[in-house]
Amino acid sequence: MDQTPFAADPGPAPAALTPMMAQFFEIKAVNPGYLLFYRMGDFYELFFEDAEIASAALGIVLTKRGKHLGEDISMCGVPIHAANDYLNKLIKLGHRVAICEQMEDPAEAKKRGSKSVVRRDVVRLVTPGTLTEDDHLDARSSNYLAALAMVRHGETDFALAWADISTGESFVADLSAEQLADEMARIAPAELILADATRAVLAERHLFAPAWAAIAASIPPQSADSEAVLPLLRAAFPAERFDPTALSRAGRAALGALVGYVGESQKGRQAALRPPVLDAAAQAMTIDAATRSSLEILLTQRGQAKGSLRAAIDMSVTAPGARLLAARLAAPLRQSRPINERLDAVGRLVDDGLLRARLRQDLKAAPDLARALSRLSLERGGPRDLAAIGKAIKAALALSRHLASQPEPGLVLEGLTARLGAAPQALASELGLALDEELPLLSRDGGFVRPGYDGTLDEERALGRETRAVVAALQARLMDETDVRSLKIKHNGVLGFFVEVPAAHGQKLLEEPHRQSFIHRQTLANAMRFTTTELAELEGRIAKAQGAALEIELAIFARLRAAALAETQALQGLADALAELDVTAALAEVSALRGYCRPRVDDSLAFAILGGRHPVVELMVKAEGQSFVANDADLSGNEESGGGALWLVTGPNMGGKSTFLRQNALIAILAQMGCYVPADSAHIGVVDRLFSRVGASDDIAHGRSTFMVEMVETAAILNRATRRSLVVLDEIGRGTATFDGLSIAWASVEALHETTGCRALFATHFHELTSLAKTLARVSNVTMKVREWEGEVVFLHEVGPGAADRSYGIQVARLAGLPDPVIARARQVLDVLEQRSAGTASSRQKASVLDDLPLFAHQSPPAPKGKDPVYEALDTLRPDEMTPRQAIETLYQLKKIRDDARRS
Ligand SMILES: Nc1ncnc2c1ncn2[C@@H]1O[C@H](COP(=O)(O)OP(=O)(O)OP(=O)(O)O)[C@@H](O)[C@H]1O
Repeated sequence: MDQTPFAADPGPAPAALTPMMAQFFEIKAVNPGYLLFYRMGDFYELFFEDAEIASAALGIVLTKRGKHLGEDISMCGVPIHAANDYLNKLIKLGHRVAICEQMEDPAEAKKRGSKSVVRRDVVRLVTPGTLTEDDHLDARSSNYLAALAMVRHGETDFALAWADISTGESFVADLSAEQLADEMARIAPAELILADATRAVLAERHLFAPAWAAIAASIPPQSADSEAVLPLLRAAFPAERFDPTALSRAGRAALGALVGYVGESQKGRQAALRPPVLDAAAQAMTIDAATRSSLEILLTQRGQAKGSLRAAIDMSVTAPGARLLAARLAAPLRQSRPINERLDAVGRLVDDGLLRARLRQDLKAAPDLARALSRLSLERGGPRDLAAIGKAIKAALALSRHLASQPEPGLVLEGLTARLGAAPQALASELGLALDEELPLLSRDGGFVRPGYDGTLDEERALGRETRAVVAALQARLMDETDVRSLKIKHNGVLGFFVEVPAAHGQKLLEEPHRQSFIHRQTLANAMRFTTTELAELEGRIAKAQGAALEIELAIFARLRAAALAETQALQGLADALAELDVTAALAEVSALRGYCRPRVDDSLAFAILGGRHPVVELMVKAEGQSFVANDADLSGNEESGGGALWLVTGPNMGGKSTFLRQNALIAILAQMGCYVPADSAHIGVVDRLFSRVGASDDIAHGRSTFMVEMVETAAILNRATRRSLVVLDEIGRGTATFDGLSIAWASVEALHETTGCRALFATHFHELTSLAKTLARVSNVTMKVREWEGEVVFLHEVGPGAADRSYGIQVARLAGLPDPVIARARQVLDVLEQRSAGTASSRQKASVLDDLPLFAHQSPPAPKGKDPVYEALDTLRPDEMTPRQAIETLYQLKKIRDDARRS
């Protein structure tokens, strides 16, 4: 191992660079923006600013080594065996790392001269979007790299290409400026690459979302040139399966940039990317970023999985199933036919619990085929990945056989049966024969080929075993010859095989006649060690046998790997089929367990839900031992009447308005992704775009006030919603002065009703809005019912016709623990305000109550009126003098005094 790339004092001029330092700078210069993991023996070392960044991020010691231009050089290092963990941490923090390895043995370098440097090169760029190892990835989530390109004069403005190189899936879509934000929200890539010029145009047009800055990486403009990338695309995908010229120029540029970046990051290793799926966005319900966040589809608004819709319904049993389920949830369909086909398949498994249980059981045996295949194609896979492929094929064939014996499978299940049945059985058989039960992670560790699979390998292994017997025989012979009974033949890493005798017998072997054959190697405190020529020969034989065995195993591995990769296309198809079956069975499971119903999905403008429930809140309410109150919603309309209905939902705070609004949006998502829905019945005409807004949430970090955010979002809805859309607006207009807010809410309802004609739910505390039901034909008022009981408000969480006349805000504030004096004062103010709006308060009354605001003056809690008999009785008690019996009697008396006082 060479020591340091830097001389202790390199002197003032760059001419004083040591050869190694020159090498370091050279490599660093061609990998700008990456932390350079520079391999030195058993460590990756980082220097200069890289060292400072990494030591702070990883919490490891920053040291100094040598000087450069008179300054100390900062340095830190991570040991090779722990490098993966450190790498993982850096990537999670958004850093990008270039792995620079020693490309030759230091001894080789020495042969070129004592001053020559070990050749080094970057073998891999590790970035958040190009991960493939299991310990860097979340098994149940996709990890996308996205490339965004723009062609100013082309058919379209922008295109996005994205791929998960851990599975090989890839996609391209031409997008309008507004679709761009929606798609980015849906895909949620780990990394976004784009040229600086594209980024500048996006920023200028306010299209570069602030959240993208954290994941963006810049690429040179020629990497996203629609002409220059063509050869790259032709090389990446087989011509018979994909023609890159069929893409738009922007699409080509984006996909080319993506393929180029993946190639560069893997340094020539070929990622098994599948031909891209085109324009997935066109098939899916449009759900923008704000709606995704407000409905907490994959993550809650705090960014957690727990509490999201996904967490509530994901019952998949395999990781690929979980990834597909998330993808489907993020992109519900918008064509009734495929939706119904999916629902048929789910329904078949809802109805047949036995079949469902059996399939789910068999699916558990299917490993993550796509990720194993991807690792193998990137030369990062090991024997376990090969075994995973074999197991997945076997599981697929078993599933197919089982499904084939079922009557009336329906279109989707029938298709799956055929696809699973087409699994390459011969490959599985070969893998089964070749691979042993217990497998090492890496092929270079050897020992993974099953005995009996390869005759020559077995022979070499036998030779290895045989030599062990030879060692034992030799030991016995030497014991006899020397007459040292305690003589032993041992082995260690430094000496190899050696003879060890206790110190007391050592001298004997140093003398004639033994000194002829025993060569002294080491003297320890109580033992002496020797070698013999015979032992050295034996050593050579064993090493050769082991080396030969490993070589054979590696050749077998290479052959099996090639055989698996030759089936790439079939295996990728199989991985899809397994994931689809898992999702279908998982959705059936959740539907059956939770009493969901099959929705009727067609092309009408219906939206009629009977007994609807919120899939997530229902679980939480039940976990607390309470029952969830189901509610109906009917927003159905038709073209003749001008579109769908709009329900104005009023009711107290905490009454369940938001829950009701969101449950209907979530029911639409579940239905259109092909799942049963939490309701007694549901009839839904496909929704093309779904909008959900919850009023007032600050976006201070991005310089937009509460009200501004709300208005930008409302504008997006009014501009983008169509007659087919479903709009859910929760308290729009509350972030400004009452009258401004009311006027905006009013005008928005009118616009949704008159111009858009979409199906909509609009929750509001502006009770004035409810009068719109008189003038707008398709607007109805509903309210969350409450009951008042002994001055307290009880929420029934029940939706009924009519409008609320009050919000019970003060009662809710009391429940929340606002101090009593504040509550009392609020009641006073409310009374006057209500009388004023009803025109019944005199101006003197207003002045006396409102102008004399004692709210912030110090108020002590009201003293109890009169004397309290309980306190008086307590004053007379002497607990020290009481027996336990007297104490309990006194307690009863106290309680009686209090009850009497209440009654009087
Ligand atoms: N249908 C229901 N059945 C049972 N509990 C419910 C139901 N709907 C809501 N809840 C409970 O009431 C709580 C408050 O509901 P929600 O947030 O929907 O009220 P809200 O009317 O929107 O309140 P605010 O106006 O203050 O935003 C929920 O967290 C849930 O625990």
